[in-house]
Amino acid sequence: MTPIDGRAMARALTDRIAADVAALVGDGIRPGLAVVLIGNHAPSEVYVARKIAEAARAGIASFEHRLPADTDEAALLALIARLNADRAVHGILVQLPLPPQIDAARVLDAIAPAKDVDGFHPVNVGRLSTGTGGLVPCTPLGCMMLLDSVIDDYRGLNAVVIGKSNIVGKPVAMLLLERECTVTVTHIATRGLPEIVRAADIVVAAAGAPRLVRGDWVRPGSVVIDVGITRVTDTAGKARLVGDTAFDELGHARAATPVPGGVGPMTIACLLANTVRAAEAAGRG
Ligand SMILES: Nc1nc(=O)c2c([nH]1)NC[C@@H]1CN(c3ccc(C(=O)N[C@@H](CCC(=O)O)C(=O)O)cc3)C=[N+]21
Repeated sequence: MTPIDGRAMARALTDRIAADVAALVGDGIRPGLAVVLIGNHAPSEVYVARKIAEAARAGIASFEHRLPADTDEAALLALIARLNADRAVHGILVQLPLPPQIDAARVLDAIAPAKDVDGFHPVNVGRLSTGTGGLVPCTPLGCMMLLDSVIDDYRGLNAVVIGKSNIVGKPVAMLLLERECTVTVTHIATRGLPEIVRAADIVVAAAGAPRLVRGDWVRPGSVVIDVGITRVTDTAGKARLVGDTAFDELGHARAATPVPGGVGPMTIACLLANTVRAAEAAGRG
């Protein structure tokens, strides 16, 4: 089995993005990313800090907006309206999850589709499902780049997606369908999941269930992408990240991504890529 090194791929992609940013800056456009974080959800703090650090490495300006946990929806919508109108801001990311008093769907609807670097606005979702461009969600985009590093021809391959979320399962299924894979989307109510996974050439595990996919679910020669990240404390009291697959049992797979060091770093690199795309599109007017 070849481990797919998401950290190295993300570093290479970020270097290419930095070159694109330098060219844009030469044309008088500094790509800008606004990151909105509400409350103090610990993992969100970690992710947002990483996004801002990586943006800086690529030369992208970032604008961090931190709002208290009890912020109401109207205040958040007002901030989004300001960011939509701000010419220095090409990308807007509202970190999820949002506190319960805020309706996430209404917030995502309010982001200008051209600045929706998460690809969660219904216009971008529609564009993805019709194959007519638009901004594509970062984690699914990262999954496809990781797959592209080992697969040339997707036509007719069986792809099994585990998880039907709007942020990973559904969009990654659309991207695999676009490549003419035979796509099966499975979820919590799916019966006979191990058998379904055993028929897969490509497995994308995005269920958020630690070590759900065991070695004997995976057929020899398949490619496994692990999107799950669960924080666990081991018997020695040490915090660790666990994916949705038992990576140590995947020796017979063709290739697989580890957690950490797989999809996570690519998600951030793709956020930067989307921000540069948005800035280029805005520059063309
Ligand atoms: N609006 C929005 N857009 C997102 O894209 C979004 C979000 N909300 N909410 C949360 C999820 C999660 N997510 C991750 C990004 C990077 C890593 C990452 O870099 N992971 C490292 C390890 C990180 C660590 O050490 O904790 C790795 O897998 O190697 C993980 C998870 C983006 N998300």
